[in-house]
Amino acid sequence: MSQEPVLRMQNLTKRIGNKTIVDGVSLELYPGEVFGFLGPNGAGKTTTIRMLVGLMSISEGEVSILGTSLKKDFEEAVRHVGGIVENPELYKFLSGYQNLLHYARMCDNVGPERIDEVVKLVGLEQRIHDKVKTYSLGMRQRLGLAQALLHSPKILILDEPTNGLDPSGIREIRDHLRRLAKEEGLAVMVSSHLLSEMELMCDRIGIIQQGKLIDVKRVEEFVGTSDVNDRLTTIWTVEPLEQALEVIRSFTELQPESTSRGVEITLTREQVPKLNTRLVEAEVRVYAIHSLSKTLEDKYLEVTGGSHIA
Ligand SMILES: Nc1ncnc2c1ncn2[C@@H]1O[C@H](COP(=O)(O)OP(=O)(O)OP(=O)(O)O)[C@@H](O)[C@H]1O
Repeated sequence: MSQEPVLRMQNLTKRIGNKTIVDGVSLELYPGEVFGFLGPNGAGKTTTIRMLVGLMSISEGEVSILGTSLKKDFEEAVRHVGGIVENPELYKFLSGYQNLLHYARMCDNVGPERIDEVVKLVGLEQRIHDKVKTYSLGMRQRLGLAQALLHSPKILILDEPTNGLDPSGIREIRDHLRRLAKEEGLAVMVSSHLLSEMELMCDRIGIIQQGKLIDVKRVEEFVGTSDVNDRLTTIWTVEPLEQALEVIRSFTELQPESTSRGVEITLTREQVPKLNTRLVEAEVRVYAIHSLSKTLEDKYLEVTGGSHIA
């Protein structure tokens, strides 16, 4: 990437007693990207994030935010960071707006216009004057997000932002985070162990295990197959079925499996159009061919050697 990173970690390390909890993590985050920090329980995600937002001291290494070292000029560096690390502290008997007003007083130069702006950014216009106790968990998370955005940070760091949300709440947060990155140019870092979530939300993913960052890739590199010799699981919607199975058996030694979704067969990429031609020549009607790419979960288990996901 050609842009300057918003956040740079170099050899970030945390030791507590004789235990190394975060072990030499180096990583850069760029404007406009959603970065997923993925790892099993106890891998060191929260500890890393706590160091990044200044809730915990750094044992070794450097963190700089927009070029300012967190160690050397903490105030200036964290000015650009918005974070939700624990559950957002909200006053439930006040309205969403009153909560934001309260936090705005603690920031420099945050006036009513900025409050209106962040309310819009998280889509809470309709309910902002209702009491927080009437909000769904998803709306509370969005209010927490609005609070974290008040001082116009350049980077948002969120620890497990979708934890405890139902599918529609997860979707709301995901859509808002993606919009903040794409439209407002924020760098967004989220930690999670919800793999399917990360796949939909993030541009890049870093896997952390036992305190070490063991892999960083773009999501499509994690899930995609590109080599013609890569094997794909393909699902064929074909009629008539018996005739199709006969053609497939004569084409490959691997046994096709007839499932409710269609005929499932593992092929190399190159074989897919060839089999299609054979089927069409045999006057089998081919309605659809789907390929099931490896899920992020498969890849994750491959990379971590089968470490369990929470
Ligand atoms: N203050 C502390 N003192 C001693 N050990 C700690 C402390 N804080 C965290 N740890 C240990 O460090 C390891 C990493 O914890 P951390 O909370 O960063 O993991 P995590 O990746 O966020 O896990 P989870 O998904 O469970 O939240 C764990 O083994 C934890 O027990």
